[in-house]
Amino acid sequence: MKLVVDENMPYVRELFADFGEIVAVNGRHLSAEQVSDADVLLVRSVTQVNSALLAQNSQLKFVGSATIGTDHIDQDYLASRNIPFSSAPGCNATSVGEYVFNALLELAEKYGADLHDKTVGIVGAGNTGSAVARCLSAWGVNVMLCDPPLQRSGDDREFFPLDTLIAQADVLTFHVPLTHDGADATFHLLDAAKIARLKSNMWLINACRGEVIDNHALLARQQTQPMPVVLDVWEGEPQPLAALVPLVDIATPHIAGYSLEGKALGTFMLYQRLCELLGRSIDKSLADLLPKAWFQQVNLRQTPDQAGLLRLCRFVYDLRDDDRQFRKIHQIPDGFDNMRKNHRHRREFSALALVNADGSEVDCLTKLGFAGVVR
Ligand SMILES: NC(=O)c1ccc[n+]([C@@H]2O[C@H](COP(=O)([O-])OP(=O)(O)OC[C@H]3O[C@@H](n4cnc5c(N)ncnc54)[C@H](O)[C@@H]3O)[C@@H](O)[C@H]2O)c1
Ligand SMILES: O=C(O)[C@H](O)[C@H](O)COP(=O)(O)O
Repeated sequence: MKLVVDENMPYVRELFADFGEIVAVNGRHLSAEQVSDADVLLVRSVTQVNSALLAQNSQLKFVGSATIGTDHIDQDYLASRNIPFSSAPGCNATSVGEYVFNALLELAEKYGADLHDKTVGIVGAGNTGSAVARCLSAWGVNVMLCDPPLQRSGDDREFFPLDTLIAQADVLTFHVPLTHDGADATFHLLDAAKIARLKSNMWLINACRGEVIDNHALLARQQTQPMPVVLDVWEGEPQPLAALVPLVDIATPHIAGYSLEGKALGTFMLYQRLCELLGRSIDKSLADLLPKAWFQQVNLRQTPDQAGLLRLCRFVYDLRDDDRQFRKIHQIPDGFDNMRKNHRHRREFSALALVNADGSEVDCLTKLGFAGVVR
């Protein structure tokens, strides 16, 4: 069996070597010829999987994407050819939640704000949006959710229209899939008209797909009436709108989901699915593959205040490093993809055990996802 796999997929050899020959490829530039004799194709979000890519292949038995997003996959085409497909829903949701939480702490420090005074509007309350909400609620920050499809499905959380979030929230953070059709289409969900209505002191975050926000309209807004903005995703990746980069507060190359845990779980979920499809037993475990973090333990004397929490979060992942590097490389050819390829996978909060001096549990930190008290 031949498995063509994206080269940026951690643990793919450890998990799939028993299945057959593994050929690692650059997912962005994958050609129809390279996949013509693949039995299994494992991709990430940079590979467009469609009739053009698969036209020369008549033996494909499985396509997997180790990502949450699926906008790069023509699922109708795969279904028309009876090729099973799986993605990895939720795999890096915790990573995105922690990225957004870190970003909010950074903005709070920069603008001298207390997050407890802010209401964060979360657009899209699925896996990543809920992970953001969990972090914020653990820290006692008020959230408002907007998710019309979930609201219609009877989800019993309280939801608000996007217009209400725009009018009432202090922060807007986007966590929707990129879709082009139907009443809930998200392409340019935040369009020029809505961008014009955002208050100047509103904070705007996009960690889902670049095309959800009209980047040219956002550029025009930042040039005239700037507001604090965090962008992890960009229209036109891997070439973001160069003029927009200096006008945002935190700029990163689509790495909100790049925790080691999140990326590894994406690969692992595909391993589980392929085992099921082929009737093989699942004899490997993710826990055995993940290394221990170098910073196993931190001793706390007291529950941190916001500044202390920021220091703790930076200890796990210092978002400013990625921001600084991104500003240097985003205009270099292949800079965006190279930074992603060579990204030092950060660990999630759960990799860090906290020990309280008096042995008691720091409840909010435990809820934030830190591993808690180790005795
Ligand atoms: N930056 C990154 O590294 C990164 C990482 C993971 C996921 N993502 C992106 O984030 C997206 C969301 O991920 P998720 O795990 O939360 O997905 P999910 O499917 O669990 O949740 C998405 C939610 O958005 C809602 N939604 C759809 N259309 C909407 C609209 N018009 N308005 C409001 N809500 C709407 C859906 O009902 C759903 O509940 C993914 O599709 C992916 O594109 C980015
Ligand atoms: O949809 C996702 O899961 C994320 O956007 C994912 O982390 C993107 O990373 P990539 O697949 O481009 O490596």
